[in-house]
Amino acid sequence: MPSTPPSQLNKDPHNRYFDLGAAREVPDTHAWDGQHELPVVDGGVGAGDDAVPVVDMRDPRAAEAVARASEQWGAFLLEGHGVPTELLARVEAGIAGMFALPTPEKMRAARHDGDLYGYGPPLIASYVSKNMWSEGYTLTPANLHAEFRKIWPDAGQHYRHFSGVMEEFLKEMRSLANRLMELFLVALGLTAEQIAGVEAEHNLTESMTETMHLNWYPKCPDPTRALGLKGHTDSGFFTFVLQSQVPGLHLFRHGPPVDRWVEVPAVPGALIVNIGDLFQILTNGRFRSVYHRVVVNRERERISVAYFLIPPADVKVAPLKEVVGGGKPAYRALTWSESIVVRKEAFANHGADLEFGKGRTALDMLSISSDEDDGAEHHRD
Ligand SMILES: C=C1C[C@]23C[C@@]1(O)CC[C@H]2[C@@]12CCC[C@@](C)(C(=O)O1)[C@H]2[C@@H]3C(=O)O
Ligand SMILES: O=C(O)CCC(=O)C(=O)O
Ligand SMILES: [Fe+2]
Repeated sequence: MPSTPPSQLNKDPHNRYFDLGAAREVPDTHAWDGQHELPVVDGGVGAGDDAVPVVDMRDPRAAEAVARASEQWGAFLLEGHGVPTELLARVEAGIAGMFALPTPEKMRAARHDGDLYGYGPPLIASYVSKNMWSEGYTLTPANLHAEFRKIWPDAGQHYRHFSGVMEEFLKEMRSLANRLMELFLVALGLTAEQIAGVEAEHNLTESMTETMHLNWYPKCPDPTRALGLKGHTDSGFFTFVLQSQVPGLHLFRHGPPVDRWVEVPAVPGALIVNIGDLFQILTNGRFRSVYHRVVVNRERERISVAYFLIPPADVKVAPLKEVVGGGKPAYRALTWSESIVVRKEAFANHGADLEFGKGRTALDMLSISSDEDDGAEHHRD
């Protein structure tokens, strides 16, 4: 193991690679004091107003359920999506096997400064002063094979099996993403003719790009001090999350009665859908991007897959005129690449370690009505 890791990897106070899986305590470099003060409530079916919305794509009224969930939560559990449960189980098993490899083997794919893809902590890790209790692997369909060859240079049986499973998964997920985009447009109230018009003008569905981020959250000796993934919104259009049988994903909800985190239940076979910042812009604020985080636990490691649908990096995204109607666009147009720069600024502005609602988010900074604003604090609900 190299003594000086690539700058993107988890480091201990001596700038050495910090092996989360072997840790006996949470060092100060990984301690998020003050981040565990809000109540955490169960989001299971019996939780009343806190029950995470469920959408079944086979339901003839699915579009209405999508609209409600996207407006009120910015997230929902998706069932009846058509991706075979047994494929999801193979994906999880393959990923768990990959993360269980010895560290030096995973380090062969380590992400270096400036890289978008590879093994290491997520992008936002570089905006905050503390380390998160997770490692991840960012990939695209285009670099899947090249990336996995770094981990398995012999291109042997493990490589072939895992690549095959992930390819099958990506194919299914792309088909699902296209179907969900259409459902979102129906949920916005667009007619078939308007949807055809939007697609002809913007080529939304076909041009979306895919990025996958595999997350590994090792067991943690003191979960109340650590965070698997700091609170954030996803930057793109929308994200599918496959969480293993271990819950850990929390969605932020403003009061009343109180600001709180809602724990997404682990529902076998279901996928979680999170709306991202650029979808909030595209829908002129009607569908909300959801602030979320991940906590870890003492007993079980957790893995998840986040599959991001993002517009081409250099294409401007603006509120759809079909949604704006006779009103005013609520957001300035910008590209995904520009949005990443704004997000970095937003993190820098509010000290990054603050809770949600205490500083200006990237979306606040892009909101047209806030252009002449004096920089006062904003609340999104
Ligand atoms: C396409 C992407 C979305 C992402 C940034 C990235 O380039 C690759 C990693 C993604 C991820 C995963 C964890 C949370 C997140 C906020 C991060 O830091 O890296 C997301 C990014 C995002 O949604 O912007
Ligand atoms: O692990 C999870 O459940 C969510 C991961 C996530 O939010 C992300 O990768 O953006
Ligand atoms: Fe996320």
